[in-house]
Order: sequence, then structure tokens, then C-alpha cells
Amino acid sequence: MLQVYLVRHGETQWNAERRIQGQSDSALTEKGERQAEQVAERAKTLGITHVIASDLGRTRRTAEIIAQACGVDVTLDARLRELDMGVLERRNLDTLSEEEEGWRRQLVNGTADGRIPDGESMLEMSERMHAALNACLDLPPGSRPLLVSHGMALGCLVSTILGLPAWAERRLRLRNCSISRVDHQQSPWLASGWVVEMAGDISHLDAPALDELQR
Ligand SMILES: O=C(O)[C@@H](CO)OP(=O)(O)O
Repeated sequence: MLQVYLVRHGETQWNAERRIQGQSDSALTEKGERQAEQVAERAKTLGITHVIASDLGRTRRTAEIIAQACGVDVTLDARLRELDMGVLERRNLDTLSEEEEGWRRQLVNGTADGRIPDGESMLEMSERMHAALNACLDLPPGSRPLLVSHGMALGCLVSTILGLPAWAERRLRLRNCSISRVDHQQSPWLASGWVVEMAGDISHLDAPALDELQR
């Protein structure tokens, strides 16, 4: 049975400032670097054979720290990027107008194919995230990959595996450097295909990780 670990990157400058990143980027904070080291310590015990990361800077940096601890290289996959949040990228969550806040809410309130102007829909993101996950099935037998991606991207992936709609991802709290795991099983009795073993575990972190939307 293939086990795939899913890690959200460490805290970034803009996470801490409540600024929307999407496919824009900001550097890990000191706390984010520490979180990455702590998740790397845990990853070292998991027999990870491949570290595959979104090509944005914050996931690359987190992945490098994990890969070094596990003694493997990082492979980049742009399909693991965060949702493209169009015209709202770089903006502070607290300064959005009512109309802009309405665009942002479309992503999580069930509006079919809702998207921020010039951005991507959750359905589109779900398709590319599933394609990246399914690519793990082509790795050599015995592989145990770890994917480094983003809050909404991973939330959408786990939600849709559970059978929830793509826009339900905010029902899952995936904090910075949390670990989730999905397994691929063939079973005549249980659901065949991907199943969720755990989601959003932060027991390896020594300080509460930020949830920039909840605070
Ligand atoms: O893009 C962002 O600002 C956030 C949204 O949750 O995602 P992440 O920090 O995980 O990239």
C-alpha cells in the first residue's frame, strides 16, 4: 500500500502579516524555519524516499530542509502550487473591500466554479492536485513520498478524497508544517483508491502553529 505524506510549508512573512500569497511568494519567518526543522526531524523517522514540492519559494525552502534530513533530493512539481488568487494576491486580509471579500468567500461557500478575478477555481486546483498525487503511483514499489504544498491546495486534496466538494477545504485546519497522510489501497471491502489516514497533525511542533485565517 502506497503511503503519501503531505506537509504544508513553514510560516512565512505574509502568513504572519495576514497577506494573501496564492502563487505570489514570501520568505519563511524564523518561526517557519524552526517549524521546517521540526517537521524534518519527524520525517526522518518515516522512511521517506522522495520529497516532491511545489515550485514556489516557501515550499522549496521547507522541502530542502526536510530532504536534507531524509538524505534525498527535492523534485519540483508546479501542480502542487497554491490556488491562484488573481487580483487579491499580495493584499492584506483585513483591508479587503466588501466586494473583494465577496470574491474571496466564493471560494469556500459553494459557489459553483467561483474564482477571484484573474484567479483559478477550486475545481481547477483540485484536478491538478489529484494529478500530482496520482503521479506518485508511478514511483518504484516501496517508495514513500512526501509532498510539500500549501494550505488551500492540500485542504482541497484531502477534502475531495473524503468525498467533500473542492470548495469545502476550509473545513480542515492545516496549519504551517502540519503533516497529513493519504494511503492508496485496493480493497474488496473498503473504499478502493485514496483514503485519509491523518490530517493536520502538528504534534511534532513545539509551539502552536499559526492559522492566519482563524486568529
Ligand atoms: O496563499 C496563502 O496566503 C495561504 C492561503 O491559505 O496559503 P499558504 O500560506 O499555505 O501558501
